[in-house]
Amino acid sequence: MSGHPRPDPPPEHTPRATPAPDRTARADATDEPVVGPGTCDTAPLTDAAPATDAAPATDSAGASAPGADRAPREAEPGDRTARRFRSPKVRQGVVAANTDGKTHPGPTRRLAGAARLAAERTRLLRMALGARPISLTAALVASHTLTMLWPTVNALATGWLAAEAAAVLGHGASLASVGWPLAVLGALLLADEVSVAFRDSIQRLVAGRLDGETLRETRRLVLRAADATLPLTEADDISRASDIGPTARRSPGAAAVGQLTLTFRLLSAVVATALLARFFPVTAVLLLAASLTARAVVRRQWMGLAAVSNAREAEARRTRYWSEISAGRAAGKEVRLFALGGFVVRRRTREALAWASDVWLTRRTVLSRQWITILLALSSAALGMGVPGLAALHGELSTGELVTCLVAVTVVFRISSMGMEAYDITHGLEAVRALDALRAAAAVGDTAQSAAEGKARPGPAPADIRFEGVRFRYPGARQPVLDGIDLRIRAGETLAIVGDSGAGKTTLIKLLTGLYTPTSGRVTVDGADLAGFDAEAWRRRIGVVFQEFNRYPLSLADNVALGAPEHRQDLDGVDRALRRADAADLADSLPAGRATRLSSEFRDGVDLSGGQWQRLAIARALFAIDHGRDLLVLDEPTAHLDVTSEAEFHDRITAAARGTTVVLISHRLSTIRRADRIVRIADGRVVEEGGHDALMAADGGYARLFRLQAARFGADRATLPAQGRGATTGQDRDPARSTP
Ligand SMILES: Nc1ncnc2c1ncn2[C@@H]1O[C@H](COP(=O)(O)OP(=O)(O)OP(=O)(O)O)[C@@H](O)[C@H]1O
Repeated sequence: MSGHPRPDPPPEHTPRATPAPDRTARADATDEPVVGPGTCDTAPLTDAAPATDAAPATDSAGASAPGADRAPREAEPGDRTARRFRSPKVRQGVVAANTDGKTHPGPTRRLAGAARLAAERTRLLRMALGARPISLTAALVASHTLTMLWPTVNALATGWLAAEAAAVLGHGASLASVGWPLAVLGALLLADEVSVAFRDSIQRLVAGRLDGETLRETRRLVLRAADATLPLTEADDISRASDIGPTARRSPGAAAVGQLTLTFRLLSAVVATALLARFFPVTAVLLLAASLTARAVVRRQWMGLAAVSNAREAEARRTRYWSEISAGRAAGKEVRLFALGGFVVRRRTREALAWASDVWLTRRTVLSRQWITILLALSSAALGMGVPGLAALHGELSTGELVTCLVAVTVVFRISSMGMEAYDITHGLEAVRALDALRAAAAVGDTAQSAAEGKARPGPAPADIRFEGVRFRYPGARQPVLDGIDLRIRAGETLAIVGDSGAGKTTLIKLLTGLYTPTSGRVTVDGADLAGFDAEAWRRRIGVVFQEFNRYPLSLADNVALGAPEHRQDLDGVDRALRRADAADLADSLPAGRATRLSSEFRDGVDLSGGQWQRLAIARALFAIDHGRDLLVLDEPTAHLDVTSEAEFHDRITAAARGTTVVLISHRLSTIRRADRIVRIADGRVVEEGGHDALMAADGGYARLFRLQAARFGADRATLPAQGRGATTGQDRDPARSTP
């Protein structure tokens, strides 16, 4: 009667087949001391943390920093959890909590909630019935139909057998008369076994297909979003919509097939009720109503647990993050060398406990209320068994009819238990809803996009780009990073951007490449607003080397060719780009040449040094330029290169990028001094602009910085202003470019 409460899985992925919900968190709880709010160091971890996750500022060692004693977070482990558990109000509220944290919804909200649930359930059903190929779905429906009718046919056959057996025993009828009902029962048993065996495999197939579709769409939405800030603000939804598949707990596919299973279970109970109603109509209806009520109570209790767990997605995500830091290869180096093991484990424990404390609390509350379901079960049993039993005692029911009724009662009764499908539905729906949220967020971008479709595609020639009063503020940040940038980037010029660390140079590049959209002001390309451009068409015009460039676990050739993936087969082009990026030797030195896989995670793979990776990233950008990109963006392109290579870099890139617009960011001013124009940004604005010589002569911030670097690194005195006039600058090539 009490259903099959399945404990909720921990934030880590656990195989669905063997859920071991609290083990991880509980192990942590014993391995590590529970940390109360007084020692909390829950500072935001990554830029992916949603704005609502604001947490007390702390020092890196984990001790509370000033301000750490501000209002505590919603549910810290330790004494706060204990307080919550002691409060009866909260104990009730937790079970009734919705995912949005509201407790005790009013009647209107309840109605709206029920309508939404019904709509979602119908949608799941449609998903299951719409899965392809149709033969698979048809087989699944056939199997469920058999399962639906089976209990009632079984009740009739069992009653028949009982009647024949009674005739044999009571009236000395021939033993052969039980042969037919036994044969029918045997056939039923066989059909059920075969159907169950096939149904399991078919269900897995259908669920797998539906999950695959959800994952594909999630990835497509995340990558397609015109504005790269989307993943930052939707981090939890992405996490929910991606927590899918055989080793994860949220499976829209399992939810859809679960809904199909549940529908047929309900139909099965209705059919059995109809059979019982032939003998006892009122009892049949009452029994069905009591069983459904019991199911609703059990479901509500245990699903509250799922809601609480879902509401703690941020903690679950951060727990995974800390697990990755402690066990992942990349992070492992620093963790070991700085002896951060204890710290990382404590942080992980804290996040896991923040997730788990509410879940544990809810589970205990649910368990303490099982008396309700026990009471309902006893009443249903008394009704279902008592009424036919009494009728048989009074001779109103034959033996066969009594057996038929009792078997029918157990079938109706069984619907009161909450099958595993209820968990599949609830958890899978979290992913479905998260995907909906991502779709809605992407649709906002699409509306702006489609409004401009057709009229705002970038032209074929190098473009004239302007920043017009551009302001940009990161979501959740108080101050704008860029606060009124006015800047022109002329077609074909090399523009260098300099500024202090954190001045907003990379942010400016992200606005230029359309990864972010300005908070106000606009970026124009040949006079047209970039915000109205087809984002993909614009990005196909750009070759870029970011500070944090990607290191793909693919072959060396692919790592270069991904600069223009539509030309992946152009291996001569790959070789050319490698040569120009001074990486041709690298290809020769690798075991399988340019086919070598660049990842030590693979048996046949190798890893490269930071400088070698950077040359590849440069080659990737050069490959992109060779295939039609006419805006080259280089954000700290020489950060990993040695001094000699850095000196060569500019010559190579200038030669390779002739006719291309180049935007170059570098802290090493020797790299950028030969740019056509240099702009310095500070306080969110352009504060200096001009050629190297002009800026040195102006003796402003750029000149001071340049002299400082020259003195510091023993730069050639001849590069200082008096001698520098001979250098090839933008002014030399085109005097008109000396000022914007
Ligand atoms: N995703 C983000 N969310 C919130 N703030 C951000 C994000 N990325 C950058 N910032 C903030 O924006 C400011 C500018 O960052 P940006 O990376 O543009 O600076 P930068 O000039 O390129 O710095 P550096 O020279 O050190 O690379 C910084 O104060 C940074 O903290």
